[in-house]
Amino acid sequence: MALSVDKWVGFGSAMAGFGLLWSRMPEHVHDEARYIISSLVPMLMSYFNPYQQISISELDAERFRRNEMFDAVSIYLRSTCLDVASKLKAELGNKKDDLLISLDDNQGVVDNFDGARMWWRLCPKSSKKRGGTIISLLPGDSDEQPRCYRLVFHKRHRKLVLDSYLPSVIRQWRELIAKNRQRLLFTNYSREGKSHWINVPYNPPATFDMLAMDHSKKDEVMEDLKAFSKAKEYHSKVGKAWKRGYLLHGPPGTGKSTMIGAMANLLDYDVYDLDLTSIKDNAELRKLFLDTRDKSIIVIEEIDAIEVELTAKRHGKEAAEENSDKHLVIKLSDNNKDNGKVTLSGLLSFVDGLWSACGSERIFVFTTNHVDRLDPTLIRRGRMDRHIEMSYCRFEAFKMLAKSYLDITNHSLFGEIGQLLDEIDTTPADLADNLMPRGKRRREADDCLAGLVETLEKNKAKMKSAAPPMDSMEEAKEE
Ligand SMILES: Nc1ncnc2c1ncn2[C@@H]1O[C@H](COP(=O)(O)OP(=O)(O)OP(=O)(O)O)[C@@H](O)[C@H]1O
Repeated sequence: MALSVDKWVGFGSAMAGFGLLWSRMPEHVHDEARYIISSLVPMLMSYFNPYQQISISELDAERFRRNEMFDAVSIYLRSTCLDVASKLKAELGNKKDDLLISLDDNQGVVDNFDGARMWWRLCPKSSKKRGGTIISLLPGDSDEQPRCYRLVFHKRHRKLVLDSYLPSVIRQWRELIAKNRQRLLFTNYSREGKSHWINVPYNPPATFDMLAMDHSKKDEVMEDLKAFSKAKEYHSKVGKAWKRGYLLHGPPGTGKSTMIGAMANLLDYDVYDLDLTSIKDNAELRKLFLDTRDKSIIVIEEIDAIEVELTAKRHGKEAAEENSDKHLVIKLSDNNKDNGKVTLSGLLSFVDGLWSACGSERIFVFTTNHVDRLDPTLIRRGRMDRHIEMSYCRFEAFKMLAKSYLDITNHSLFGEIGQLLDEIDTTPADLADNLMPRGKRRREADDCLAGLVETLEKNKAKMKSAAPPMDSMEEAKEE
């Protein structure tokens, strides 16, 4: 619509009058007017703008954990609209030679859903800092805005987007990850004072079938694990977080790590191998925990290597009487004094405090060679629901090893071996070592078992010569 000359002249005079009025106004009125104009402009713009926008950031609002919706969109776009994009990125995925193509920064694509057009764009990381220095007291806050997807659509499709389109993105993402799931092994590392997880594909060879241990104990563990994985409703009914704790204890080489692999195989869970020595403090421990996925086993190996130091924090005698509050510190035994800032209470809240209820279907596994050295608080029932003793190999467990390694269920030397295993404590790791093929040639069962008998006889002789003679023991007892 073109304006007539008269109207332009009128508009010009009105603007000149407004300019004169503005110059005569006191300064504080200017500020207020500026404030009103600056708040009105976006409102007016959004009123006239027929489009709406939704941002999906890579990290959640507190920058504490990854926003899964971002992953959902990445995977959805990868599977539906990459054909039309000109700028793409290529990476190697977790599966061998699996090429992952995704949108490059600032690349936009269009998707159609029920006749509505959706414009997607991947916005790169950007700096929040403009001008002066910002000092933030919020945990995890930084000057960097994380990457985000921006979805733009017409206002009239708002209901369609919120009620159907985005839920369908989530649904397709869940279906795809269920189909292409690759089990992962995570471990934590520290960079610039912050802890992160890194992962590798995880396909442990161990299964419960090949695990040499008491049959009934093994069946019990398997039943327990299967029941746990199906107990979602039970946990919500009784108001318990859906998690379970296992303490695996026993001498080195009795199969504690092997059992973790077998658990992961049985349940198809990821494994998080938590290295406490590289964690700065409890807040970092919590952050790592929040970054773990559901359906996972969180492992702390050799927890006995963590020396639990109990120091009563007392301010004078009276305070001690009034306040029996104890300050527990886990001092990590790597002699690096600057590291050990994770406290026992931090670890306990990780395992079964308030924070442990975030997420579900998680199994905590602690392993130790010295169960007697652990603080009872850490492993009490309810926290570590099952204590499983992995013990030396006796005849029954040996038969399982012979089946896995030599494919035999009986042999003329079995009787002798069984007797020797009753007399000397031998770990499954030692036995497995004797049953392994040497060199290129696969050894016959006869050779292997004869060699094993020889080794066990030698160990028996060594054990006898190391033990004090009976007479001196009797004397010592009498004294
Ligand atoms: N119970 C078992 N059944 C089958 N194989 C076993 C068993 N225990 C040990 N082995 C064999 O011994 C090797 C070492 O065992 P593993 O690392 O699981 O023992 P561990 O108890 O975790 O030892 P450590 O306390 O030193 O970490 C395994 O790779 C496996 O081949």
